[in-house]
Amino acid sequence: MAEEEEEAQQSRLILNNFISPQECKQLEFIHKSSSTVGYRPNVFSTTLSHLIATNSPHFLMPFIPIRERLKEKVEEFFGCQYELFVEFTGLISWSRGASIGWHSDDNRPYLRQRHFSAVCYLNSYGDDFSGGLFHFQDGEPSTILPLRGDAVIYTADSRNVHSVDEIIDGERLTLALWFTRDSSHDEDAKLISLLESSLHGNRLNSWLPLPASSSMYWYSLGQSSEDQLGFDICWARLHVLGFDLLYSQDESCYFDISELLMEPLQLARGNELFEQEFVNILHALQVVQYYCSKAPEVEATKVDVACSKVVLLSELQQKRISSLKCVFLKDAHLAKTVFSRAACVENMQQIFDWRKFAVAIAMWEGYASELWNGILRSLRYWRVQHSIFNVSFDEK
Ligand SMILES: O=C(O)CCC(=O)C(=O)O
Ligand SMILES: [Fe+2]
Repeated sequence: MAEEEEEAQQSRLILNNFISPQECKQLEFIHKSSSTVGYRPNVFSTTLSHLIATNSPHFLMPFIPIRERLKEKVEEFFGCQYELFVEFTGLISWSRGASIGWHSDDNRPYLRQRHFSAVCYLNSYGDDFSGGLFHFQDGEPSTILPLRGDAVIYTADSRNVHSVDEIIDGERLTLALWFTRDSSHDEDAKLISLLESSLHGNRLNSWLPLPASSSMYWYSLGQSSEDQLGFDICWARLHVLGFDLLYSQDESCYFDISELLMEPLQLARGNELFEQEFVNILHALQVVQYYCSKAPEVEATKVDVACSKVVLLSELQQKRISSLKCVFLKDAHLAKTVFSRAACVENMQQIFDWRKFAVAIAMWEGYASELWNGILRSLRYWRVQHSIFNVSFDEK
């Protein structure tokens, strides 16, 4: 084997089925209910600090074991046991038009601390998106087909110049991590301090999400101001799944109409209105994405109580729904092209049942409260160790 090729091979490793299908689904749920516009055009991202800032710190929990396993694997493969810190963890999805040309991951002065990279594929080429193949410029393997559960780890330096082909269709979802030897870039220390202030400030001990500034959710092809044609990401994700939003607050009360997104709302489908109120758009989106991610379990549950929570929309309510839709979904066609290939979309049109949806809400509450208790208990240990790790509470 040529020397260069050997060097390239030791600098990268493909891990098949590194992340279980359940873990992939859980991270997909988190991303689809929390993502903001990303760091480059047509890319959406969910960082751990953003989850904390939007009062969803408990969503860090599913990342912890994966992060830990991945760090151990990177340390073992590159022979640097106990030397590494996680520098960044984030979910990134790439929609139509997104791509990245040849680069190494440490190629900017402010990225020099990145020593190793890990990209985990949470959905699959072919099934969930087209385009988006990963290529290394030199050595083998030269092309990677992103498949759900697989991960690729590589040194972040010029031995691993790589690129991602343009996404043609669908939403390509990854979990990306960078590792460093430099403790001053340890993500854990920053996250622990953010968690402390967020959980300390949360007097109601509530796990209901709080949206960030509306500009963080505004998608437009030009990626700039809110006046441009585009859409609110949360609104669009609900729209492609067939939901409409009804706000009881009169929009004329607002100087800046985007403040409405912080207000309570109800969900509707066709001419039906679900009576339960959600505290804000993120709350509604979380519940809907949870329903999607748990569709098989929810479908299997028996509901024999008649659903009294649904009423018919009045004409006035229908008008209000349409007029707000024009504000937050200025380009509904674009929203469909960006998000409508989600696995759940077709299913939802055929089999939607509000009674099952009500079951999903109860399941979501149980899920969220369990994660919330988990983060409260874990934080005590993380604080002492100055490190985020999987605390096992099994043995009492
Ligand atoms: O998503 C991928 O396959 C790689 C992404 C990448 O190269 C980067 O974000 O630097
Ligand atoms: Fe990269």
